[in-house]
Amino acid sequence: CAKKAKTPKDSSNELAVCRVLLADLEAHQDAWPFLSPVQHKSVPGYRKVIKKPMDFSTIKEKLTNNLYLNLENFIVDVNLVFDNCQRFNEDDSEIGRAGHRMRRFFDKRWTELLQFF
Ligand SMILES: Cc1nnc(-c2cnn(C)c2N)n1CCCn1ccnc1
Repeated sequence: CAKKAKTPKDSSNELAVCRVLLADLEAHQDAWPFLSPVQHKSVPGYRKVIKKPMDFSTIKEKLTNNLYLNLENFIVDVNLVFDNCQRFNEDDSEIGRAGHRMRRFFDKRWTELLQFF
């Protein structure tokens, strides 16, 4: 069927979903490693290994400054947080396990919310 043209209302709805999703991520008990940027100056190797650092506070900043044009761009940055975590941390580590739990939570949450759009 013909693809529905995206209206400004659609994108403002999508951005509202992004704000809800981000608030849910920040409120999660396993969010602590991801709330602010990794202090790469005090984490040997981080800047070398992780080319595109990302964290929830940076995502919030981008959302506030309208740098996400749609839900997809937002989801790409959230997944970057979890991919960076998996790359730099063992699965069997405190931070590694938190990353897996947060990714599972996020995937469940945005698919739940998607049914409303
Ligand atoms: C996110 C994330 N991925 N790796 C780290 C990290 C920071 N230091 N070390 C040795 C890591 N593997 N992080 C940031 C975790 C931020 N944190 C650590 C303790 N409280 C917050």
